Amino acid sequence: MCPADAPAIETDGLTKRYGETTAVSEVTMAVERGTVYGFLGPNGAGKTTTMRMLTSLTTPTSGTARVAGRSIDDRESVTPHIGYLPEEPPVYDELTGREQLEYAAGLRDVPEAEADERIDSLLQRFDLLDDADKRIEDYSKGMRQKVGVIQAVLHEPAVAFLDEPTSGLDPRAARTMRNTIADLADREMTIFLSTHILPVVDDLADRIGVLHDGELVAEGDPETLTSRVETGDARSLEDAFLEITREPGESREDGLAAERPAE
Ligand SMILES: Nc1ncnc2c1ncn2[C@@H]1O[C@H](COP(=O)(O)OP(=O)(O)OP(=O)(O)O)[C@@H](O)[C@H]1O
Repeated sequence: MCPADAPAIETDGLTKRYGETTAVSEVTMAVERGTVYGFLGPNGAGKTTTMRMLTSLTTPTSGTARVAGRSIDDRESVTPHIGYLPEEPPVYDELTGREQLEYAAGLRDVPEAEADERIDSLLQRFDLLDDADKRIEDYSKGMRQKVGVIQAVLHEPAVAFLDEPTSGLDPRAARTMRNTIADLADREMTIFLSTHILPVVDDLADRIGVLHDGELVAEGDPETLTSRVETGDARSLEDAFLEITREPGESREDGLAAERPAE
């Protein structure tokens, strides 16, 4: 668990460069415990790179970060306290859903009886119990996604990093996912939620950070961010996002280039 007074996530000047490309530039942020932090940004903004640094999967070029009170440089110390759902859920096709989850619980030292109970309860919640003993190679994209999410939170980490958790889910499953995220946050888990589906963030996030070209260009609660834009009656998080991440020369209305080159 986190030391009592430490934020769940704190970064200072976190930077990652790949050759000439600066994927993440001087990101400084703090995420309070038990909150949902919506992490937004256009394609290529640096969200995945940031999450890979915070989960100790890649090392920063410069800057520091602590997650659950531990330095991300100390992979062994930080890993037990975090869960990560990357864009492609890391699952083994040859295992059944249940075997995959038992394997994940074993890696995280969850006692067997406790693991079995949690696995059953989460499989049931995500309507996957009837398919739990089929091999993952026969699962749909949404079913794989459900297994990926369950394994990210099964060991009840202090901080869960979820990259597009509703990807591939049907509307009912997407709602279950939203309710599950809210329940986990109620139980003091911190959720770092990256998604392009803005209503999900609007619905769940206590605070939002917007990354653009690797820089954290805006932060605030959904209401504050939304009220930053003056676009008449129809103010929404989407309006705010488009405004904050607007490139020079883009029109306000649709995010498309205002002046197109002659055909
Ligand atoms: N391993 C890598 N080697 C070189 N460049 C990389 C690497 N990983 C990411 N980048 C570059 O870093 C930048 C940020 O990429 P990143 O995947 O973090 O963005 P993202 O915000 O997650 O995008 P998306 O919303 O499309 O998933 C991009 O310019 C990308 O090309």
